[in-house]
Amino acid sequence: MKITKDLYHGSLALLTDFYQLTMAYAYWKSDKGEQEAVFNLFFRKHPFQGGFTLAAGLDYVIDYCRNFRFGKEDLEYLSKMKAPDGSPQFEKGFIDYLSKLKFTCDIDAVEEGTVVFPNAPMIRVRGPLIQCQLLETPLLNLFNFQTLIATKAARINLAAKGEPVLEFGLRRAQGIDGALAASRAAYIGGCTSTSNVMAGKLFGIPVSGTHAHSWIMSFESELEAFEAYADAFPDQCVFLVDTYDTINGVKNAIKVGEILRSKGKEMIGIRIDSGDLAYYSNKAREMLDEAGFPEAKIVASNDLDENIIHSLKGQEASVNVWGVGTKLVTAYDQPALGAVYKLSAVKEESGEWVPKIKISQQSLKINIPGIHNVKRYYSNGKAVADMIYLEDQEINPRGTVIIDPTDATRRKRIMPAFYKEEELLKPIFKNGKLVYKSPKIKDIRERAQNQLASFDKTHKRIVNPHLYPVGLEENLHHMRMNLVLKAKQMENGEA
Ligand SMILES: Nc1ncnc2c1ncn2[C@@H]1O[C@H](COP(=O)(O)OP(=O)(O)OP(=O)(O)O)[C@@H](O)[C@H]1O
Ligand SMILES: O=P(O)(O)OC[C@H]1O[C@H](OP(=O)(O)OP(=O)(O)O)[C@H](O)[C@@H]1O
Ligand SMILES: O=C(O)c1cccnc1
Ligand SMILES: [Mg+2]
Repeated sequence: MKITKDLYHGSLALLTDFYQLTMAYAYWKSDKGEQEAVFNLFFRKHPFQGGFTLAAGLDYVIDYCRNFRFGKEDLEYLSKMKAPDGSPQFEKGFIDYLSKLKFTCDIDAVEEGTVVFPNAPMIRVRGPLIQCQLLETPLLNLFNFQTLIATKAARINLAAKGEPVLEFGLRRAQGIDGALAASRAAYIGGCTSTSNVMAGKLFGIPVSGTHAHSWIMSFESELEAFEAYADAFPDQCVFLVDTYDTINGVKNAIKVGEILRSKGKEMIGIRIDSGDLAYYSNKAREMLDEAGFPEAKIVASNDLDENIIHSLKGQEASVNVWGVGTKLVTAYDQPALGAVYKLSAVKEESGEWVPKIKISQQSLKINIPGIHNVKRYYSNGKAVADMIYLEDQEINPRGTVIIDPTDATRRKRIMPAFYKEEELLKPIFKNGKLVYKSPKIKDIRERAQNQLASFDKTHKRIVNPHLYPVGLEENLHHMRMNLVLKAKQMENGEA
């Protein structure tokens, strides 16, 4: 997918916060722009009070980085920007510098469809300070939203226990890009199809749909409307039965189902879009079964989310297919994932990498210094723990301890020799060159399914999930603690 080209006709370089440009200018002025640095993109808390998060959006990030350049019109705009005193905001030398700027970073990232946890880097950027800094806002913009929606979709699909979930969100989505990105992420998270035809075209997602109340209302009677639809689409009939009276609507659907059958065709089923979905789906099931349509599917829609689907399952509703729009594509109960992008190391002139720490009053917000990788350990195919460790750290195969970065009293002993392991960060760019081949979207969706299957169901529970262990390898933990102590001593004037 060429998102930048197909959707934005060229350059996205100005899709950033102004302060990234002012910092870039100041780095340039102080000759720091080319100093190497490492930044990590991570979040601190799962969305939806859940126990897992599903990564998505990397393909957009790749596309952004491949097209990373300031176009002629971008540069013209920047050169005309004025400082408060009326002088040019940016010197000509800086505009020239931007005009020659080429993307040269290394990027390592988790693949789309990977299950991820708080504090572990999902994207690691290593490169000249100016470039790393300029990537902050777009990377967060691209990764936060799709990861949020893929996670919401995964939760909804888990609640539906393998039954198809059709994504119907376009009409309520956050504008054009919000809708397209949401349809893509919803498919990665497990939805079967989208109603958004443009998402189908752009991303190769299956497209599907039924019909609206207006179709029924445009006829004299519901029966006529069903008949006309059956004439047009004899193999694709899902009759919307609740326009006037749901029970009567099911009767009419059965009548037209019989007409179709007399012509050698089968109706696919019915859709119920209002009222008590447990009561009406069970009633409809009885009626369809009695009339000889045990295979007819019952689609339910109307402001559904994972909680209502879970509740309807608990009530033994006879729903086979779920249509979910608004609450999925807007991530209704949590409209943003709070992923952040933080500096964790810089390279000194001597060539030595120096880990960087930011102290916060909230210990939750103290970052993890250094250059890290993340390993996931599996036992009998089940994920048992994730370990964040320093890139050049040897891991003792006979045993190490991982320590929760937010609570040092939570520790877990790991015996790497007994586990299978997976490096979660994969090389994406080396020196600005793409070294990763993006999988097809259906393979990303399959990866998500496999990843989710490798986690115990207690972590996937919708309410009060069990915490999955993610910790710092012990040497990294000690290095971090020492840096925190040193920084505190400096603060107190003790150093
Ligand atoms: N048995 C049920 N258990 C729990 N929630 C349900 C059940 N049946 C329906 N719901 C949900 O309750 C809400 C009902 O919303 P609302 O009252 O707006 O719908 P309605 O009046 O039935 O339909 P509409 O206003 O679209 O004609 C929806 O979110 C629906 O998904
Ligand atoms: O409820 P969602 O999860 O967003 O799913 C999409 C909804 O869009 C359609 O109706 P619309 O909401 O436009 O009108 P209605 O509620 O009056 O049927 C459809 O019938 C669904 O109810
Ligand atoms: O195809 C449908 O049934 C559909 C599409 C969009 C929104 N609501 C329903
Ligand atoms: Mg509605």
